[in-house]
Formats: sequence, structure tokens, C-alpha cells
Amino acid sequence: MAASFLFGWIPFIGKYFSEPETTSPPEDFPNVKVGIIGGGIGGCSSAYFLRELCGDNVEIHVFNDSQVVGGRCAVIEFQGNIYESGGAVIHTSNKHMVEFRKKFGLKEFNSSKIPSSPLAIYNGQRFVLHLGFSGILNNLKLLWKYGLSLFRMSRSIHSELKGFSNIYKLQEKGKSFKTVPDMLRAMGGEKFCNEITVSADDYFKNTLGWNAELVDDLVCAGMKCNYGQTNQVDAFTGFVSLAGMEDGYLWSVIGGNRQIPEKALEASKATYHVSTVTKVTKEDDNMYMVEYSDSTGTSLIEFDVVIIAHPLNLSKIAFANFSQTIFTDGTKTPYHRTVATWIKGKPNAKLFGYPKADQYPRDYPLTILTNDMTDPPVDFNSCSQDIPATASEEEVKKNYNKPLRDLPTQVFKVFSNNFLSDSEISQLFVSTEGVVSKDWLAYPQYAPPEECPPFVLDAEGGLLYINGIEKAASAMEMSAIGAKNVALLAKEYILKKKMTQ
Ligand SMILES: CC(C)=CCC/C(C)=C/CC/C(C)=C/CSC[C@H](N)C(=O)O
Repeated sequence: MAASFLFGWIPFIGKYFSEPETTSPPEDFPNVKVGIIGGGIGGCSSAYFLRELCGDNVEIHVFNDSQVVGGRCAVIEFQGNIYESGGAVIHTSNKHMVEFRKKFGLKEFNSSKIPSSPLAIYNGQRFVLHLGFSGILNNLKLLWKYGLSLFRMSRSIHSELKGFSNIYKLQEKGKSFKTVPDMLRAMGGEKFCNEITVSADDYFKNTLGWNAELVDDLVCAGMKCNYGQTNQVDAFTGFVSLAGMEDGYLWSVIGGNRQIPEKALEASKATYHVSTVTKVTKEDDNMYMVEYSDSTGTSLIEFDVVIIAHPLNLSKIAFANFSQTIFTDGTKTPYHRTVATWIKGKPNAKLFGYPKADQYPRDYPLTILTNDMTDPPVDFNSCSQDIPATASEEEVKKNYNKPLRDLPTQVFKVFSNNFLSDSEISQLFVSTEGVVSKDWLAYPQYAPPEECPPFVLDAEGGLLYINGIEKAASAMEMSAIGAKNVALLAKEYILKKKMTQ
């Protein structure tokens, strides 16, 4: 009896742990319930991966405080069009996002098919870099200004992306990680781990020896546009922000990136609750009781595993009866406020040193980025022509990729760290036909050395957390990687738990 109890598990263990991971789930997977708190890209993709890894015996519930799925993958309606209002771009190296798009039959907007259009970096007084329509001239200008450091930067980003791609092989083999540093170490060794402990400014200039001007202008401008912050973010986030410059191109989903979380949720066949989770209680039998409230009142559901897919320091979930304090993040890692403002109007060229406010030379920048400005007349991170999320490459080439002076009044997206006042808007634009804003707590406020909350929050292992990964770097793909990791952890935990029952 004892022998069969002890050794009877061997085929079972072998079946689940020694074979390489496949996408087809085991038919005899235990009947369990998993609750996912959060309906953004992390929550929806974890529901998708759970279904893929564990099969139909798992009952999945997703709790989201909005009817609208997608969280920070969102669009805004403005002047009869929709525009990406949250996570706007994805890199071709982002395997999960690329596979989602393909599996769900969504169309890609390939930004590399669009010829370059004028771009400038403004330092609060003048343009420190101004590129035009000609790709060849732009490259010569960049080379003249920043020298061979451009190649050094390109090599570093390439090697970083190569290391990063290791995560996909590991996840395919079923490898999971309990902490973010363990995951980073498996991707790129101690080097990746160290990158979350130092600022991008220090790392790029002093460790990698990049030209200081390149880091202060180009790298900083990209960072302000992508993360609303300067080069004081951690070096790993610095690399993620620069990924678009190497090995492929940036893309988005025609019709809006939010279709990815929507379709992932649909494919997961999860039950969707428009509700707010207020409490997670640990029960004596290692189950988790989730208390949530919606328009009908307060309800309870008991789960085998709970996945938190929402930044803990932005939620008010109470954790009761756990044997240890749950990492709730408190105010230690605040999220960075980013305000996106769409303005249909005519930019004020005078603000940028041109003689006439509404007369634009042929190479007037359709994208104005800023670096670490001192005493700027208007405090903004970027101001760029925005294109409806529904547009195809052909439409963009035909209707948008032209000198500003030859275009009808355009829609611009301005990123800033606070709401723009009327006076700031009228400094940036000589005339406006409409304004709308979206206020986000968009990504962590980075202040390395970063301490990333763990993927496993409790001692038993059934309370899992995705968003800790954002402290290393925040991007849609980072959430999808975190989501696959917690789905793998959940699968292991469920199988281990059922084995010991
Ligand atoms: C380590 C490196 C070089 C890259 C990792 C791959 C990766 C996660 C690339 C993402 C690149 C990207 C689309 C950056 C845009 S910034 C993120 C943005 N703020 C967002 O909201 O998604």
C-alpha cells in the first residue's frame, strides 16, 4: 500500500514534469477554479495561457472593474476617429504579442513601411536635433552628430534583444520563475539583473561608454516619450525603450491593440465579472476566498489559485488570514502619471523659434520630442502627429506622410506629466478645433535600484502576481511574459497540490 502510494506517483510525476511542455493540455488535469483579478493584457493573457496549459477542466474567472477589457491597452474616440490611448507600439521580437495577433487573425500596422517624416528634439530653448524626410540625410546627420557611438548603441541593443529572447525557449520548455531577478538571470545572466539596479544614464554613459550627447538627446527623448521619465529610469527599462531601433520594427494592431486582450479573454472561455475585488482570504484547506462587489452587491467565490493582474499599490484588496504579510507594495513604488492630450489644431511654430506662428517650412517636425528640459515655456514630453488606430500603411502614406503645410488640420498627441492648462495649449497651438485628455497611472515611477515584487506572493504558492515584472520594465510584452510565467506557476502548483491530497 505504502509502496504503491509512494511509487504510484512516478508515472504521474513523469508525465507532468519530465516531458517538454506542449501546447496540448493533459486531459486528466484536475477540476480546479482559478480567479484572475484584472482585465488588462496581463489578466487576459494569463487566462489564455492557463486554458492553453491546463485545458478545459479549469474554471477561470476574470474580475475587472470595467465593462471594457484591456486596461492600459485602450483607445479613445476623438473627432470621429479612434486613437491608441495607452500602450501604442509592439516590437517584432515580442513573440507572445506577435503570436496573439496571428492566432486571432488581427492585422498588423507595420511602421517600417512608412517613410521617415520630420522629427526634432527640443531642449526647452532650441532643437538639438532635427531630422527631415530623407532617410539617407537623416542617417548622415546622426552619424555626424553622435559618431561611432551609434554603432556601439546598436550592438548593445542587439545583444540585449538576443538575451531577452531566451525567455521564450525557457517558457516553451515549461520553465517558471518565482521572482523577477530569477527570470532576468535566466535570460541574460547577472548582467540583466544588474541593469535594474543602475540608472540608464549611468549605465549607458559610464559602463557602456556611449557618447554623452547621444544619451542626453536621443536616448532621453525616447525615454520621455515612452515612459514620461528621464534617463534616471533603470538601464533595463532604458534598453526596452530603445528596442524599436534594432532588429525589426514597431507595429500595432489595425483597429486598436486592445483587441489582443479582448480576443485572449474570449479564447480563454473565462467567466468575466464586472466587479471590484475587495478581499482575498486564505482558508484552512489552502483555498482562497475572493470577495467582490458589483451592481448586485457583495459575493464570494472560492478558488484553488488566485492571480493578481493589477498593480497592487493601485488596488485596495485586503489580504486576510495569510501566514505572512502579503507584499502590498504600499507607496514604495508609485505609478507615474502620464497625461495624453489629443489636440486637433495648428501648432505654434513660433514657440520653436520659427518666424511665423502658422507658417511651416517643408521639414517642420511632425514629431517633437523633448529631453531633460530646463525652464521650458511648456512642460511636455512629446507632441506628435497622431494617426487613427484604424488606418492602414497605404492610408498613412497617402493622407498623413506629407509636410505639415500640405495637410489639412492634424490631430496631435501631447504627452505630459500633468494636465496641460489652457495657456499651455495656446502656447503650443495657434488655433484648436478640439481637445480631449486621458489621465493614466501608466507605468512605475522608476528609481533604481529597483526591487521587484515576487511572482509568488504567499508561502503556499497559490497567490500569484504578474505586475511585479513592470518594475524591471513596463511594456505589453513584459505583461504577457509575466502572464505566461504565472500560468506555468499555477499549473505546477495545482498538480503538486492535487498530488499531495
Ligand atoms: C531588453 C530589450 C532591448 C527589449 C525587450 C523586448 C521588449 C519588451 C520590447 C518592447 C519595446 C517597446 C514596444 C517599447 C515601447 S515602450 C513601452 C511603452 N511605454 C508601452 O506602453 O508599452
